[in-house]
Amino acid sequence: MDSDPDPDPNHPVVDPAVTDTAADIAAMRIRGAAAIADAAAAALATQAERSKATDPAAFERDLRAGARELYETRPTAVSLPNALRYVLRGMEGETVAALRDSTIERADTFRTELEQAQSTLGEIGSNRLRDGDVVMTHCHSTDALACIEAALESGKRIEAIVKETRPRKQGHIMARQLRELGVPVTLIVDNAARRYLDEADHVLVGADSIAADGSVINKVGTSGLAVNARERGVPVVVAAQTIKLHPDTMTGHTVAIEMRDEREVLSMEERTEIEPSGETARSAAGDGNGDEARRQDENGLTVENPAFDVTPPRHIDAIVTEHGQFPPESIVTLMRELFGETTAEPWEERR
Ligand SMILES: O=C(COP(=O)(O)O)[C@H](O)[C@H](O)COP(=O)(O)O
Repeated sequence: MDSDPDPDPNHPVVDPAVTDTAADIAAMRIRGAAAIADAAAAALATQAERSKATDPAAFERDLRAGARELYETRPTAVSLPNALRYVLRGMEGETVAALRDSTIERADTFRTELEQAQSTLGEIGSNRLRDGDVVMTHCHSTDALACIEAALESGKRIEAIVKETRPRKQGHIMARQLRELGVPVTLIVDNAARRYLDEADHVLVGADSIAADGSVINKVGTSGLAVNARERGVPVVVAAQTIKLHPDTMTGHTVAIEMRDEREVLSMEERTEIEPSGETARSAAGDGNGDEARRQDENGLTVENPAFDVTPPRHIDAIVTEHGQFPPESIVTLMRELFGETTAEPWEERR
């Protein structure tokens, strides 16, 4: 049997646990902006713990490579690069042991603060909810749930109208977790939202990214819901820890919207029913915008499956963070305070 070739000493080694976490995020076995950030920080801690690097430069190279692998999984939730940036910035020391300890400690701090931020945010958000209020939700958001949970803990009765959230039905996860809290839930299909807004006192959603102008990027369907809610006079509240603030947007960058596989919307079988003579199914996933698939399929059947959309600040009443609640237009001030003006990717920095 051939023996393994000597590993290239300049080639970074990514721990299989990091690769597994990256695969779980890409396949949405780990999903939701807060959970993704938490899992990414935990993966970097594991990478630090298990790295076999014998010199500091190799250790840093391994960590950066792991971070890059995690970063490339899903493009929209900024909590992911924010988490990676935070952990890598805490990687300090002149020896492998010191680098290892500081990275693990930084990842632990990040995870603890993430949990703390969510509970503080929940307290703040719960103050908006009154006894007997009905909340309409979209997708599954742990930040939104934290507000409801804190309201329940303070003795308020809350009911929920939960949008199913096609195509992946994250509304079912929301409904299950609300029921675990004892909240009466009415589950509706997405198309029924406008009708049921008459019975809602608040729309309460989470966020994957918040841009400097106060736009909220969240599960596709949020923007339509917000427009309808505004028309009906139902306040729209976004529950989002500051890890969801997108610092790059301060310098005019826009947030990439993930385009997912068409089979989440239409099975191969359904495609054939629509177009029996048809082209083979094409996937818009992977290239970030699906342009290639669109062009190739110009005369055939195209399925678009954006995972997120952008709600402009004028349709949002408040963004609730662990630092208080803000009108969306003023969120840039908080963003500057927390992130400064620099947004370089940590794995591009040379120390
Ligand atoms: O849009 C989604 C999840 O989308 P997906 O299911 O595609 O990951 C959630 O509303 C935000 O991530 C906020 O979640 P949380 O408040 O838990 O961070």
